[in-house]
Amino acid sequence: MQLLVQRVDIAGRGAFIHEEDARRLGVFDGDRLRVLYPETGKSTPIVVDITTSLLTPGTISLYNVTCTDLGLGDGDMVEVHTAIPPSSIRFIRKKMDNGRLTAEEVLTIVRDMVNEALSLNEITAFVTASYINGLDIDEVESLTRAMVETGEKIEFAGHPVVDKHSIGGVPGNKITLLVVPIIAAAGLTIPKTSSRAITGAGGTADLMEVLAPVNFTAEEVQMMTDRVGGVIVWGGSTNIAPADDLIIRVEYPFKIDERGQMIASVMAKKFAVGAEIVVIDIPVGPTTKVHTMQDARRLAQDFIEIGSRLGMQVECAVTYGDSPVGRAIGPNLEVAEALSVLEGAETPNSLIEKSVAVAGILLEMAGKAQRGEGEEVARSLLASGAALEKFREIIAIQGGKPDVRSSDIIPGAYQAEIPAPVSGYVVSLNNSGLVTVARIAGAPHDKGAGIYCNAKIGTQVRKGETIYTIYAESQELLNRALEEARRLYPVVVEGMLLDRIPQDSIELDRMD
Ligand SMILES: O=P(O)(O)OC[C@H]1O[C@H](OP(=O)(O)O)[C@H](O)[C@@H]1O
Ligand SMILES: O=c1cc[nH]c(=O)[nH]1
Repeated sequence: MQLLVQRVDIAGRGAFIHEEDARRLGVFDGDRLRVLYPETGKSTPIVVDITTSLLTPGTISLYNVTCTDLGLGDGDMVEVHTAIPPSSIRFIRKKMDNGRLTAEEVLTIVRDMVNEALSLNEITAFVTASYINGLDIDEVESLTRAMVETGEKIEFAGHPVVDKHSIGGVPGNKITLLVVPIIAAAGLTIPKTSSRAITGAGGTADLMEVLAPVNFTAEEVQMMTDRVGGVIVWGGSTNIAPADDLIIRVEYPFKIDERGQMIASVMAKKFAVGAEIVVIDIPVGPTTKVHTMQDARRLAQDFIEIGSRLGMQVECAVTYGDSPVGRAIGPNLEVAEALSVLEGAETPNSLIEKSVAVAGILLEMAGKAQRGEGEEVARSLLASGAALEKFREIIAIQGGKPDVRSSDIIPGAYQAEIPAPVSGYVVSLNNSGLVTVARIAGAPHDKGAGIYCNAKIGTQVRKGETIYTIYAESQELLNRALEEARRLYPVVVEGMLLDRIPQDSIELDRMD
C-alpha cells in the first residue's frame, strides 16, 4: 500500500495510520509495518498506532526518528507492508514461560531494545517476566555483557579505575556526593555514572543535577575524568549501557528493581567504564530492597561472581538501611546536606560514617591506605577540605558553579511540619512510606520537594514537636503529600495511637 507522509513531532520511531488503511493491511494497534521509501531504497520496521480522527485514509503520520532515518519529509510517498515481529519477541515469551535465556537470546532482546525495534509494551513484558521469574547468574552475566556491547565503552589515562555503586532502596543515600570527591582527592580515577531514582525520591543523577549538568557523551566523560580525576554523571545520557535506562523507565512507576536486572544494571555501568576496583553498597533493612543480612551476603556473592567473570575486583559493603541516611530526602535537601558535610559540618553522623566507610574500602583496595586504615584516610581527606576542593573542580568541569555553598540550595517554598502525636521515642522511620510521601510532594522531578527528618530513630520527642517536615514546590502537591502522610504514618513514635475507628464507622462500612 502507498501512503502519503505527514511528519509528526514525536521523538522516536513509530507511526499512526487510519483505521481503514489498517483494516486493508490487516494490522492492529501495536503490530509492525515495514516502511519503504522508494526514492532512497531505505526501509525500516515500525510499531503502529491506529486512529480514526488524527489522519485521513491514505496518509501516514511518521515520528521524527523514522523520518530522519529514511530521509522523509511531509508530502513524500512511502510503501507500507506488514512486517514480521523481531525474534526477540519469541525470547521474551520464553522468559514469560519461565524459560532460561541463552547469551545470544539476551543479546538479541537488548539489541532490539536499544535499536527501538521493541515497543514499550514489549520491553515492559521483558522486565515483568524477569521480575516474576527471575534471572539466573548466567543470564545476569549475559544481560550485563549485552548492555555493555550495545553501548560505548570508555578508556581512561589514569589507572586503576575505581568505582562505587549503591543498589539504592534507602532514602537520603547521598554518599556518592562525598565518596567520589574523597576518592578523586586521593589521586584515583573515578568516572561515576549513576542512574536517576528507581525506587527512591532522588537518584544520584537527580542530586548532582542540582549543582551541574549531568548529560554528557562518553567522550566528554572521558575527557573530564582524565582532567580532574572524577565526575558524577547520568548513565542514561552517555550511551554507556543505553539499555539500562530503558529498563529503569519501566521499573520507576512500580518502584521495583528486579535482582538480576539490578546486578546487570550496576555492573554494566562499571564494566563499560573499565572499572578495575569496585565497591558495592548493599543497604539492609526491613523496608529496603534487601531485608536480611543473609540475603545481603547472597547478593554480595552474586556481585562478586559477576565481577570476577568480567575481570573486576569487587567488594561489597553491607550497610545499615533501617532508616534514611542523614536527615534529608529529595534532591535540593540532600545536596544541601552533602555540601554542608563537605564544608565541615560534623553531622549527620550516619552520612559521614557511611561515606568514609565506603570510601575507606576503595582506598584500601586501590593501595592508597593500609588495610584497616582506609576509613581514617577518607576522614582526613574530608576534614582537610581536600574533598570539598575536588568536588568544586568536578562541579566546574561539568559546567556548574564551583563556589556554590550549602546555604544557596533552597528547599521548596511550601512546607508542612508534622508534629509528634504523643510524647515518646521515635521507634521507626519507614523508608518506603517516606519515599512515597516525598514522591507525591514532587521529588525527584521538583528539585525542592522532599522530606527533612527532624527526629531520627531513638530521638525523644514531646507531643506536638516536629518529627519531620514535608517540602513541595506547590500547595497542591504539599496537600496531597500531607494526605498520604496521614494515611501511611511513615514515622512512628512509641506509644502512638495509629488510628481510632469508631463503632459507627464499622456499621456504616457493613451497610455499604
Ligand atoms: O532509587 P533507588 O532505587 O533508591 O536507587 C537508585 C540509586 O542508587 C544508585 O546510586 P549511586 O549511583 O551508587 O549513587 C543509583 O545510581 C541511583 O542513584
Ligand atoms: O544503577 C542502579 C542502581 C540500583 N539498581 C539498578 O537497577 N541500577
